[in-house]
Amino acid sequence: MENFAFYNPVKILFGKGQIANIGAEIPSDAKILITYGGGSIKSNGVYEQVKAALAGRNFLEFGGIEANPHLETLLKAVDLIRAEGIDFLLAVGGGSVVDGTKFIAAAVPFDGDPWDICAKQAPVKAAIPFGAVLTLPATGSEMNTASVVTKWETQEKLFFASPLVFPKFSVLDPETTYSLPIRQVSNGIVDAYVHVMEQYLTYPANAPLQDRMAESILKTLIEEGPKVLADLHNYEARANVMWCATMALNGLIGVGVPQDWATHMIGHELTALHGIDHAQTLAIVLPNTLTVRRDRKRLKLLQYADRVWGLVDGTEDSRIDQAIAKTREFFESVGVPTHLSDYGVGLDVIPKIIDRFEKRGFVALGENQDVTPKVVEKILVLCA
Ligand SMILES: NC(=O)c1ccc[n+]([C@@H]2O[C@H](COP(=O)([O-])OP(=O)(O)OC[C@H]3O[C@@H](n4cnc5c(N)ncnc54)[C@H](O)[C@@H]3O)[C@@H](O)[C@H]2O)c1
Repeated sequence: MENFAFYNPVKILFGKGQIANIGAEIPSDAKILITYGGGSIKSNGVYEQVKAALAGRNFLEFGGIEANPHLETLLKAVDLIRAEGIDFLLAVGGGSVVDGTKFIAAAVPFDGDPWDICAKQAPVKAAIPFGAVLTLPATGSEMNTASVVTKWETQEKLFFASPLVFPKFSVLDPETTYSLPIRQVSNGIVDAYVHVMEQYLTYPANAPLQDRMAESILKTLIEEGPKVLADLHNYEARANVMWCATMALNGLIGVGVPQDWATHMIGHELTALHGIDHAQTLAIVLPNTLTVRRDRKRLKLLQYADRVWGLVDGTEDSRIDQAIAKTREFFESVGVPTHLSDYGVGLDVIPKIIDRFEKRGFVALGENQDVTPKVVEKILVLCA
């Protein structure tokens, strides 16, 4: 196992009715800005619960944060916060609202062009404190330091991470997810699954505990995901998927082990260029990342085949083939298509992505830093 430091201070309030308890988590004299997205919180009762929990408190609202939050919108919130002297943010929504709020929190005290936080990885030295009420289990953003922001003007989707943007608390009430469109439920299952794979499906690092935690999350998603889709008001299944998504990317399973993330980096370009949902891009790319990099990932692919899919018969190569096929089938079975053609995108996207990577000076991705632009090309050709 590699050395590591693990720190995660996010307080989780899990379960039905927990929104009522947020008042106690926010300083009583805070001037609060509630941030949210397209307005689903106003039709599913979440907004009313938040307002009731903050009764008598000093708060303003900022709505309209898009899926794949746009820099241009977030900067409007930054102006509002500076003008109004806001000192606490409350993100109410999915990963995009939470990510966007993290960016806003870091941008308000930032000296210079806030886009540099993502584009130049400029250090974040301060951030406004914030909490989250999560309405879409998928990203893990509610319990991690990462944020992904899209600059609409240039169609760039870039990330930053800082311990200063850990939420102070996050509410995970599975009932808030009942109103999700099925596509987003499916996306959430796949997103959480691929987050685990990015941290697990690399090479052995003598970290059996992390491996077994990762395998447990994968198996739980395989069992519970379809239950949610079969009965959209199955509270227990919703709760299990929600907790899986948080545990998939709160840092715990990734400590002391190599991590990949090539699938995510390629996927971000597909979203930026073609607007394909984040999880859909992962479903397209991951099976092919595993295929192209099967030699470097061989030992973990065999472990994954055995422990997650129960594949123990046949040659090593056939078990690996089957494990990759099972992964693809699982994504398809929960309703997320796995080919670029399913989204009307052709292979002409490949040179654009390679060109972007090269212009950004990226040399190689992946746990061995050997996913060069040439390897990315091989992966994308298989995505057709
Ligand atoms: N910070 C991280 O660690 C991390 C990890 C993975 C992905 N991301 C990023 O997160 C973003 C995706 O977030 P997401 O998958 O949570 O989706 P999202 O937040 O973009 O939401 C998707 C859609 O669902 C709607 N929605 C959300 N909750 C709802 C509810 N309860 N009822 C009805 N509609 C609802 C939203 O309004 C939106 O239209 C992407 O930009 C992705 O790159 C971040």
